[in-house]
Amino acid sequence: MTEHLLRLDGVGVRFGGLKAVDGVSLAVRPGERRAIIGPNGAGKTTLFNAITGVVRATSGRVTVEGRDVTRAAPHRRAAFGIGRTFQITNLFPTLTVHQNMEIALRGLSGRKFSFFGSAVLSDEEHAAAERALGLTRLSGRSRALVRELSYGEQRQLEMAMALATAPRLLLLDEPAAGLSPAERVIVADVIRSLPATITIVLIEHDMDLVLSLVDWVTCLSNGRFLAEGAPGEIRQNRDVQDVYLGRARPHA
Ligand SMILES: Nc1ncnc2c1ncn2[C@@H]1O[C@H](COP(=O)(O)OP(=O)(O)OP(=O)(O)O)[C@@H](O)[C@H]1O
Repeated sequence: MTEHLLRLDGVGVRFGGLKAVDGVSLAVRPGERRAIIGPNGAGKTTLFNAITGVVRATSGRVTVEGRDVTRAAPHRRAAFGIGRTFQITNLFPTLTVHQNMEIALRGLSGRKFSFFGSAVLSDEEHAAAERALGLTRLSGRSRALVRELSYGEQRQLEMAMALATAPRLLLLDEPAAGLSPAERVIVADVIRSLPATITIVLIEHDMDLVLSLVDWVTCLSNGRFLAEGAPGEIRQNRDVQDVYLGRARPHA
């Protein structure tokens, strides 16, 4: 068994002349809850994209359960057990919760789905959908249209869709962004109660939420690794405080 579920070694992503991610290394243990924080434009989402294959790392190596996935296509990485949610909701609003789960399980696009009408799930897939809806507290909402769900429930459904294929690594991009305080509590509870067999890496700006959810925090700034530590340590870290407040400290 590999010691790390996810390992990044010197990962870089360039967009033309811009180094959006610049030589980032980190290692996440199985079952760990890890936050990636950093100010706007720090490279957090691009790092997620390099892990899931939405963009290719232009340097370095991405390893999941000891397997080098740096050049693998996104669907191959999903098959290797990587699931994710996006910062912007990625749901089909005119379809039901159940139909969205069918799309997630069958890897269909919304267009293909409407063409084929329905993707009739096997008993096993149906059970997987029900399990994922249960984990995200949406049991009983299968027949609801997505556009009738609250925004918080929509974020829960995104998590259910990412969980449907039983990922071992779950990447959550700002799961609580735009939620009311009450909705945040539910989403935080859902994340907290996910089984330890799922390793979670999340991007989140809300430090109070981060503090209550994760074991370890990695802070990026300008695409580079800035600091790493337990949530309490990161909160006290002067470099982290400085980049969040936009202060540049003179070097000693
Ligand atoms: N497809 C792209 N093409 C060109 N530049 C990009 C692309 N995607 C991201 N960038 C740039 O890369 C840098 C890092 O962006 P990224 O979205 O990864 O940061 P972030 O830390 O997730 O920010 P935020 O907290 O605002 O979501 C930014 O300067 C952004 O403008």
